[in-house]
Amino acid sequence: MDIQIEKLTKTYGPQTAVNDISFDVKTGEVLGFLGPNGAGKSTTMKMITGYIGIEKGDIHIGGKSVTNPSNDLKKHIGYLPENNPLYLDMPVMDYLEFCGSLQGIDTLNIDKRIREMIGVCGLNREKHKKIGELSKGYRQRVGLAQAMIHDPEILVLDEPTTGLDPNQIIEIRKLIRDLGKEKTVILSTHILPEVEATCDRILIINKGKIVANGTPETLRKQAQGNEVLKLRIEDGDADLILKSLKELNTVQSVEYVQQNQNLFEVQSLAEQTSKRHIFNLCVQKKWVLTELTPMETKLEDIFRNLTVN
Ligand SMILES: Nc1ncnc2c1ncn2[C@@H]1O[C@H](COP(=O)(O)OP(=O)(O)OP(=O)(O)O)[C@@H](O)[C@H]1O
Repeated sequence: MDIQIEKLTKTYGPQTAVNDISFDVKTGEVLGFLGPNGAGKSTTMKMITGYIGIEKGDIHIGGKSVTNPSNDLKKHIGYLPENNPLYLDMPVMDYLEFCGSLQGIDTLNIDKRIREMIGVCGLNREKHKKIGELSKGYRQRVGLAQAMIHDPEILVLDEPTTGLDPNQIIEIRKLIRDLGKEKTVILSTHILPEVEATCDRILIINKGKIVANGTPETLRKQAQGNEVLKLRIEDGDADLILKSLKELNTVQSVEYVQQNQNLFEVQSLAEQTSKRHIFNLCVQKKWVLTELTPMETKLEDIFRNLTVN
């Protein structure tokens, strides 16, 4: 089920939390929603899931507007809210049964779905405990299980891996990736490697506005600008190598990374690559090129550039 967000706006008193944003999410896509604290991620997710009303703009899910109550779209959506509200006095199994029945799962299937979710979310050892007795990570797993219990076509997950241990993080990321092959998934996170590991596309929001929208590679390319290469060239005098690299007609600048290690950083001119020229230079001078690494812009740097102001 595709989601289309059109000119969505939400204000709280004088503050505009979400400011005229538009984007699409397609079936079979995992969209990573990034942004600093207070950027408007949770507010957007709450509007998509119908948890809060829309003030301006519209959201279409499978072509139908969420503003029309007769469309009854909530059954297609699984939602893990940011603070993962749970009934602490209920045992895990009872809670999942309750959530399943609220979602309209029939009694024949409910036990099967609960067993599946207990397995998928690693809750087997804790399934008879009251939720209030569970550790933070296990509560998060219960929140994920309730979001998925009715096998929804759309999953909206607000910081799904918060509080999970490293093993479970890897399992949940894999699960999200697998689910994302068939479903529509939107997840918010502050963990940037998580976005790279899980998401097909990244949306960065800052102060209620979208400031970036694309695959990690596209965002890198946009931020990267000129080619930057890290080189180690051995069997030659460092100063002579530096001078010769500077003379290449594709090179804009050359700096030492570590002079005594013959390590250099070469920046090429716009739209140019220097790899072949560097290789040929080394052959001609009988120097040995032992390292040539393209330097990629880190997602952290892209995020900081777009959101620090
Ligand atoms: N119920 C509310 N009443 C007043 N202001 C609110 C309310 N909910 C959110 N806000 C404000 O709207 C802005 C966006 O909040 P939101 O929770 O959407 O941000 P977020 O991107 O999810 O942040 P975080 O990463 O910290 O969870 C914030 O400045 C917040 O204080």
